[in-house]
Amino acid sequence: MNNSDIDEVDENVTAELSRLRDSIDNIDAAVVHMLAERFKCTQQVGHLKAKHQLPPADPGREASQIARLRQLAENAKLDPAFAEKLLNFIIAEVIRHHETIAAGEDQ
Ligand SMILES: C=C(O[C@@H]1C=C(C(=O)O)C=C[C@H]1O)C(=O)O
Repeated sequence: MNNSDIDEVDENVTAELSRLRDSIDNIDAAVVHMLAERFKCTQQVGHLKAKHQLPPADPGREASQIARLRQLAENAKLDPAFAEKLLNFIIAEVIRHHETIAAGEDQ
């Protein structure tokens, strides 16, 4: 392998890295937009719950969501434990929002 071969490999690697990073950036943008839509829905749920004196958290609903998401993750060859951790992280933030709404700090 001479010097010009090395330059060529480097160019190919750079191009491949850049192509993959473009896709990663698109996926990250989609995740942000999807999360924003999810939080718009959960905010409405929070207001509905506050209006009807329902508790911010619903552990039964959470358990079925986790079971469903773990199965989806397994089918998609994503680590189910990671999927569960991610959902729990998001739900914890939603519950925090619902508590804020219920306390009337959201108006
Ligand atoms: C959105 C809700 O409130 C909470 C948040 C959930 C979620 O983010 O998916 C699920 C259950 C609740 O603990 C709900 O009850 O549906």
